[in-house]
Amino acid sequence: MILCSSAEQLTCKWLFLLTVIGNLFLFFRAPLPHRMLHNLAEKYGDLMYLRLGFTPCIVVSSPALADYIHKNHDTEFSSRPDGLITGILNGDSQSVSMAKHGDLWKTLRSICWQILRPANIARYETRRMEEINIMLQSIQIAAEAGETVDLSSMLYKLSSNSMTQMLINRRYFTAGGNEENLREAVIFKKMISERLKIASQFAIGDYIPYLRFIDYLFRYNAKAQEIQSMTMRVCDEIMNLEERRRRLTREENGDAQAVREEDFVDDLLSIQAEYTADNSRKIKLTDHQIKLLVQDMLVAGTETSATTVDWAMAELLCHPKVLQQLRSEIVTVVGSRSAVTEQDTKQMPYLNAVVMETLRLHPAAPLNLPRESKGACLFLGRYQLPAKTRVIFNTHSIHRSLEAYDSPNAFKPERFLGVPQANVSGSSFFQLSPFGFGKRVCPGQALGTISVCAALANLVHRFAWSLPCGLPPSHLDMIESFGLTAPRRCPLILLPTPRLKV
Ligand code: HEM
Repeated sequence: MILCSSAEQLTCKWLFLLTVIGNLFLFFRAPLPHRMLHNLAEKYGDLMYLRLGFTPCIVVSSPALADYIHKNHDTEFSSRPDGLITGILNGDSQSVSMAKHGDLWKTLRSICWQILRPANIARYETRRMEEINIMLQSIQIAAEAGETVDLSSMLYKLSSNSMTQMLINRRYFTAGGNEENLREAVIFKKMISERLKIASQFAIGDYIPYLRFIDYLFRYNAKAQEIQSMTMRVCDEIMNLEERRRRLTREENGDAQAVREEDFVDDLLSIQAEYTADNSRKIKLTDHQIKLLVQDMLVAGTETSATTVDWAMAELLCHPKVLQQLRSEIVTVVGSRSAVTEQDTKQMPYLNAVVMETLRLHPAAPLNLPRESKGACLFLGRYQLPAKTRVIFNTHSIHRSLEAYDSPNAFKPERFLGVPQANVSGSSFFQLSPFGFGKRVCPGQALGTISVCAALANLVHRFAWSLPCGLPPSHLDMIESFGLTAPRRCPLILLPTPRLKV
């Protein structure tokens, strides 16, 4: 194992000679790699150097170091590493989330900001609220019948339906709709589950290129290719870009019969038309890139938000006083109304603090997304890091910094009272960076936060919650699992009781 007990030891050359795959074995044995790295950081310091096979890697575990990197190496460390499976699943790393730092990524990224800017997401508030209402109605039915609900699964469906409603003006996770929609729903869900399966495979050749043949023996490349082709076919069928383009042109020409879908894909087609007309732009927006952008937003925006609300509900059950205080705040703002709107949540500082504290203790991406250095660079003024050094930001550790927080393992929303949401923008206040930071910071932060706040406030306002069979909250399993995100490892099965007359 190659570790430094302090930054001073980073260049201990002899350590490089230690076994090639030793550090990788650490990960094989660790179902929760962020916790394993956190334990190592407590022993060896907030900067560690590992060799993952042939890949040099640094692990950053403190807000101070994150701050240092942001100020001194943001551009250098803003690239993403190559990966056999992730590369294929992201259209040869052409998607915004996996593209290397460069002109293509900058263009896609600015398009993402345009789509996800607060003014644009506000246009879709009604659709998001509709989805919350549908969820509340099914909980109400269960509550009146005295039945439990699988809240984790409901939150996943809510998040997924909200995203597809905004992206492609469709919902796939409830019964109903016409025949065509049902068929679409089946292929859509199959595509999502197949992607999740292949994305969780570990390709050893990414770290030890001589062993790439093992990945080929397992046919990871072929399977990923099949699934990516299927994704693109599904996108073709569902989005029907040609038909939409025709409709948009007719609408521009004053045809009142041509009704827009009013969704992100239509927004993207308008941007595409603008880019095509602008001769000064070297990079245009292709249909393929539109599909990858939709794919990216769907993958990045669904599980992250659902997982966060799930954790918040679990923490609130374990902390009844916090739950009570939150409820009082909601009642103060909404009065006798049963629905809490997104606008209402903006007047709820305690709700904001609860969400921030949840994101601190349970960041949806505890190891952030992988980054790598573009070229060789001098780190901390002393250490020469080679090009393509993997940079792991251990958000789980950063959020438990003893310098930044008293009792860092305790759930105490009060610590964030008075801290505005804007602070979590990834350019200051690194002790809380659930959305990553710097140039690569999550562009969906505003949408993610408002969706989480609205879902949580409504769940708390409308129902009282308890564990089934009168079990005390101490029975709740508060350990996460590790995958694309870090949800609780057991589904949240709860008994709702209606609080309001609706
Ligand atoms: C609670 C909700 C969310 C959390 C906790 C979250 C977290 C993150 C994190 C940690 C990253 C990596 C940033 C980095 O490398 O420094 C990221 C990237 C990204 N997120 Fe989010 N996210 C959330 C919601 C969303 C939503 C709703 C969308 C869009 C609909 C979205 C779209 C993206 C995209 C496109 C990237 C890649 C950015 C790039 O590589 O340039 N996220 N997110």
